[in-house]
Amino acid sequence: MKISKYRILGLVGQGQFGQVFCGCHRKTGQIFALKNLDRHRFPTHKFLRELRFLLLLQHPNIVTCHSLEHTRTGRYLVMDYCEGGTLRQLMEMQAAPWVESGLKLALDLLAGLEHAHSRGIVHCDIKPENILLTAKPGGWLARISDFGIARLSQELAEETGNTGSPAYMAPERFYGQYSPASDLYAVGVMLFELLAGYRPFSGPPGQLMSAHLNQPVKIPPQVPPEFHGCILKALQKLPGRRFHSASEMLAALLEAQARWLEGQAPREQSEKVGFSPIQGRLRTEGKAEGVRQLGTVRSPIVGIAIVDKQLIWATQTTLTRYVSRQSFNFKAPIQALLPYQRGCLAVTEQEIYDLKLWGLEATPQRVAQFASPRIAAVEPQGRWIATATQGQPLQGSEFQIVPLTGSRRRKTGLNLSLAPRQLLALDSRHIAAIAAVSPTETLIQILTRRQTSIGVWRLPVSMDRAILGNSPYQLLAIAPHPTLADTTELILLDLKPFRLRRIVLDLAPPVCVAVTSWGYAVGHRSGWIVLLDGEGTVVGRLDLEDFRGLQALIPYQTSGLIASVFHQDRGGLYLLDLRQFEIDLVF
Ligand SMILES: Nc1ncnc2c1ncn2[C@@H]1O[C@H](COP(=O)(O)OP(=O)(O)OP(=O)(O)O)[C@@H](O)[C@H]1O
Repeated sequence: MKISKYRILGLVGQGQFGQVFCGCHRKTGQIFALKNLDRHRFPTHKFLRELRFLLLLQHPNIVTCHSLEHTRTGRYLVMDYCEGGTLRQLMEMQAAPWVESGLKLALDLLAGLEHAHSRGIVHCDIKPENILLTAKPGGWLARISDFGIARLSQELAEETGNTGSPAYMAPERFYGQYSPASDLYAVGVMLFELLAGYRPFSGPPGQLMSAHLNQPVKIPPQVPPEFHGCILKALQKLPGRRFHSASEMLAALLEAQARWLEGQAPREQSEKVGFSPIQGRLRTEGKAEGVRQLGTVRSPIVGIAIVDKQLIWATQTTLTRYVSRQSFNFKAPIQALLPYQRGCLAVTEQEIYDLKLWGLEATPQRVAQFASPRIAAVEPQGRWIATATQGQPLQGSEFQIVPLTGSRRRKTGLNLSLAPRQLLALDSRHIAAIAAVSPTETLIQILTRRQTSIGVWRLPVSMDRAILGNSPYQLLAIAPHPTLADTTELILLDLKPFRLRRIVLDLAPPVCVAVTSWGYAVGHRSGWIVLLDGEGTVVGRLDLEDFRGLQALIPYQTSGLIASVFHQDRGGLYLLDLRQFEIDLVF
């Protein structure tokens, strides 16, 4: 049998009926979901019959199925890949009800259902696990997945007596009946859950069945009254009393949304961005104790690094070591400090210096020099640097690997069609080149150490500044929010498998980020520090008087952060111990 057309980037999930992989088309570099359905449970004839239905459904709010792929390792359905994961995962990240964005997703869902129902196809298993998310500027597009598969599994369930997901099942489904109205009931349960933060009925399956059949729905006060009518109509026990179609429910929901929006102006910022009350309660939590001390640095610190347990910092053109206070002046401004496992590089527009042996030698060692301005990234062990010429995105760029160890011979560069804004070395063999196509679109090209391109991904998000995340093949990018002023969006992008998360913070750009062993610390010049775990969930906020004028943050051991602060012409470096909530002035 032939080799697969897709290079597997990783396992994304395991459903009841098989595994789902993220795969990249070997020729085009486009990303797809490959769903491997168990051959015994889904014999090929049934599978092909369902494929007919799946191929019929072409709508922006439905996960499109492209083909069936037979390889040595199995039989896969090739589908659109949804990089945002499932609605369930999004709901779990959201600490509080999020009316506006939740509603948009419900409206997407109804548009997709209208398309399917009008073609006589009922989903039968609408639930947040089956709603997938695709990124679009400023938010998500909800897409229904598992059409056809849900129908097939329904048939299997009837054979085995094991029915779907009782929390979202309409009363008639418990008697084996279903119609488009059963899908609308499930949307009603989800709408309730999106707005209330929990489901209308809970408990073990038997209890759930009895609740769906007999228990009246009680809507809590946090659900805006404009939506009560829609929810109650969708959750009617008798299918005939519910909305007659998805489009009727969509129209009712749009009308309720318009009434709700009218009563909203001016809205609270926390409501606007879907923030939790904890995030909205500003400036009272975790106020660190400590005497306000002023540092002695006279110009802003642009970078901090720890090399061989030695703290080093860069002000405009000067590099200083903490212990010896030894300084070195460059001819041009320092653009970045690039740490690697046992050392660090200092990058100016046309030169790169290695700081590893600085201390034994009087000056840092120059390791590369270029004829024109370049951006650079260093391999994690410091074996090579990846560089690209700087320029306007459309001017293109020359990409080149410069070896730092062994033979120093450079290969002729590779021409890239877009000039990257940034390069990041992902591991000892791969580099991500990040280019801005437009203010809301980013291109990520994956290149190898051998100077070949292995894939190009276009994302509808802005990635102003990207850094390597705290797990392998993870990038964290920082950008202003495309629609909300005074708001910063963090994009957490996993490359293997491909997964995008967006975290909206009520901090005006610019912010600085430290990648720690436990997650991320995001700092703002107002003195705020927001702590996130590795998944991007906010776990704490600190308001630090001493950090007014915060400019850069780096991690220090497991629970410390070193911050550079520049305020009213005086700057300093501070050490913040997150366990003790103590701040020390370092310099
Ligand atoms: N098209 C897709 N794009 C991206 N991720 C997907 C896609 N389809 C599925 N996944 C991921 O794979 C996981 C498993 O999906 P799958 O549809 O097999 O099972 P499920 O919907 O979670 O459960 P069930 O088997 O009960 O339907 C999902 O949770 C989702 O994270």
